[in-house]
Amino acid sequence: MITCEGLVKIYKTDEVEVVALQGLNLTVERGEMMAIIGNSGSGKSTFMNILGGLDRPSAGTVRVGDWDLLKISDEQLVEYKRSTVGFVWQNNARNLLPYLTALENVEMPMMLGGKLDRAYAKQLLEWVGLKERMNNKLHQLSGGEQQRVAIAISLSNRPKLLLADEPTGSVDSATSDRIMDIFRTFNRELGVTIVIVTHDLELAGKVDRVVAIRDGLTSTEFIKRNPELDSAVYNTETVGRRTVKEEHEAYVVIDRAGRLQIPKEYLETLGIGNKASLEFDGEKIVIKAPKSLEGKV
Ligand SMILES: Nc1ncnc2c1ncn2[C@@H]1O[C@H](COP(=O)(O)OP(=O)(O)OP(=O)(O)O)[C@@H](O)[C@H]1O
Repeated sequence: MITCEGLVKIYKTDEVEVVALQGLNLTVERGEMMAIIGNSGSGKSTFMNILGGLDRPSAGTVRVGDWDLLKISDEQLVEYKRSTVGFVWQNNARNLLPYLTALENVEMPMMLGGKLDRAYAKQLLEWVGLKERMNNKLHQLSGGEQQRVAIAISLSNRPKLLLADEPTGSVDSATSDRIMDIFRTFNRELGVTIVIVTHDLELAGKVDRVVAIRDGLTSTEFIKRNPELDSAVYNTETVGRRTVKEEHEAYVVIDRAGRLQIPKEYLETLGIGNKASLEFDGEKIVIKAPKSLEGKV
């Protein structure tokens, strides 16, 4: 569904250039539900904005389905945003129309797209747990319920890719679990590919794969140990919330040129600067401080 190779994004402001993405590589399969984590400033939102067609890449390859987002024209970009991607942002509910019902709010983008499908609109509201409230006006719903209407709207035009940037940023843990379960329902029922940006490692335990971005590059991947196991089953009072570390296996990402990112704390502990000694014993590769430094750290 998504292929990125050597994706670069440079922001130019007056005299300063900021390299937000430094050659990011990432592939997301059709029907996958995955998360992106990373520190503030690591380039997560930049990446999501590029995938969503809100920002243009500077160089590299980025393909979503049949679309090449580096070469796409402005007219095609409008069509791409309308037909291929759906968005869930933290404050999505702000864009809803308060004097319309929940159902009318979900139907509105369908009407604008010329494809009203009431049965599907009702189905979406049922999936987000608002079956009984769909004929209530927006102002009669709580903030959390309004947010769920906004989540239903994100799929109203049947996008193939759903992008969620910190969708659970300002809610309590029970609500964020619920939102993740809604995403899982969408994913299972509609086969929609879902990419979620989050700071919350516990939430990341609810997805199949987590990719960590550091300094505008993918650094580590966590892949679910048992993808058949729906993590929702763990979400009970007795077992509690499981974390990405318990449920996923960690892998370091190696790019096509064979480069990998080694965590800074490992390098500091071993006193490795810009050179290391590399040994291959036929089974494993050992990275050590340069021979001249051995024993000095
Ligand atoms: N429009 C812009 N103009 C200039 N620099 C920008 C712009 N947008 C982002 N940047 C810079 O690009 C880098 C990556 O920012 P980005 O917002 O993608 O990070 P992030 O990982 O989403 O951070 P956060 O978790 O804090 O939202 C940062 O150094 C940021 O200052």
